[in-house]
Amino acid sequence: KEEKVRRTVKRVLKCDVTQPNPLAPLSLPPADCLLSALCLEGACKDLPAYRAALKNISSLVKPGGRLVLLAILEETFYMVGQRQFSCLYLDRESVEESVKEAGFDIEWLEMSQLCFPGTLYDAKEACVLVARKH
Ligand SMILES: C[S@@+](CC[C@H](N)C(=O)[O-])C[C@H]1O[C@@H](n2cnc3c(N)ncnc32)[C@H](O)[C@@H]1O
Repeated sequence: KEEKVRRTVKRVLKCDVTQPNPLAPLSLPPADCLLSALCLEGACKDLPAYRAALKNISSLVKPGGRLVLLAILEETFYMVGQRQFSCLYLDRESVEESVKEAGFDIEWLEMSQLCFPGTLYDAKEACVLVARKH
């Protein structure tokens, strides 16, 4: 599986979702599909920043293209080794509204309960959605 991923990935680019063009100074043709997993809630300090980040990454997707978003809900921190990172506390409604406001129609959404030990993170749920840009 790892071999297949390595063969498929053509380039690795720097990305900053807080910037209007997250790939600046590069400018790429808009994509058919954008996957964001466990990123925005770590990168954004508050809900306005989260909304802005979704608009920023929306600019990378072509009209009719899809966003696949994995968001962690009700989390304030997560651990990587001994380091603790803060996380924006989100609820499902805020995620859905922000995705719609960024120009997407949500086509599919699934919630799942998280039950890992509370010392690694304090999230309650995860939300995975597929949305189409209009
Ligand atoms: C919890 S990790 C998730 C990593 C990976 N997406 C995964 O699912 O395993 C959060 C990631 O967000 C990235 N990140 C933090 N601030 C960012 C920003 N402003 N723009 C883009 N990515 C950012 C971090 O570098 C880190 O890789």
